[in-house]
Amino acid sequence: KRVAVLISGNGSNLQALIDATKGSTIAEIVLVISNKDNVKGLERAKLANITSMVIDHKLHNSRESFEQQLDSALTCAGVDFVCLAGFMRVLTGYFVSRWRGRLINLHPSLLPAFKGADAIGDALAAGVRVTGCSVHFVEESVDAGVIISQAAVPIAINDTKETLAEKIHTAEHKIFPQALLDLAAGKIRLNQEGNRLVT
Ligand SMILES: Nc1nc2ccc(CNc3ccc(C(=O)NCCCC(=O)O)cc3)cc2c(=O)[nH]1
Ligand SMILES: N[C@@H]1O[C@H](COP(=O)(O)O)[C@@H](O)[C@H]1O
Repeated sequence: KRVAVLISGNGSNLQALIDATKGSTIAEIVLVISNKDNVKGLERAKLANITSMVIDHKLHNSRESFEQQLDSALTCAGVDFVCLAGFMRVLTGYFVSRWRGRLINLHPSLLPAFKGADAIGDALAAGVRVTGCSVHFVEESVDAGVIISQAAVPIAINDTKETLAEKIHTAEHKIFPQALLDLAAGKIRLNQEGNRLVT
């Protein structure tokens, strides 16, 4: 299956996906799209000889126009599945309706807890003893799609945002590739109503 990865920054999860699909006959990353230029994730794609491109949302007058360009690049590349890996633009129903069931995201908390843009900081501030990360199908409502897999990460008493983020990233780099391979292999899928995981 042909896979695209959308990024906005460092791309450590992109790197994990690249490493996990190297030599795989199940899934092949054929395209990396960033909404920001000069980010480390684009260097990672180039090093892996994966086609990459920048689609700058600031050059578009509307979210829909930006998403039309995204959709057309993905469709032209014959992409089957799309992974959001640190992609920080909220997608509208225009894009989600076209890619529902083929579009997954990785979030650094045990959803439904700690949705939003600072999940790691929010978990620390809340004083919970366990957090983690979640892979989910993308729905219009942010961080609210059907959950595919999760990993728990204990919060140590002396954990800082940096040390906790490091532990969460380690867990992310395990569950995201596994979820993608299961999806690409047809081991899991979203049901027709878009509200249940079918294995
Ligand atoms: N519709 C849909 N789209 C998404 C786009 C990105 C992510 C990644 N996680 C994200 C979670 C939250 C945000 C966020 O609130 N950013 C500040 C506003 C940025 C903006 O104006 O766009 C971004 C990405 C998840 C989703 C999702 O669950 N559903
Ligand atoms: N969506 C969140 O953004 C971060 C991206 O990190 P990277 O993959 O760019 O290193 C990860 O923590 C991911 O869960």
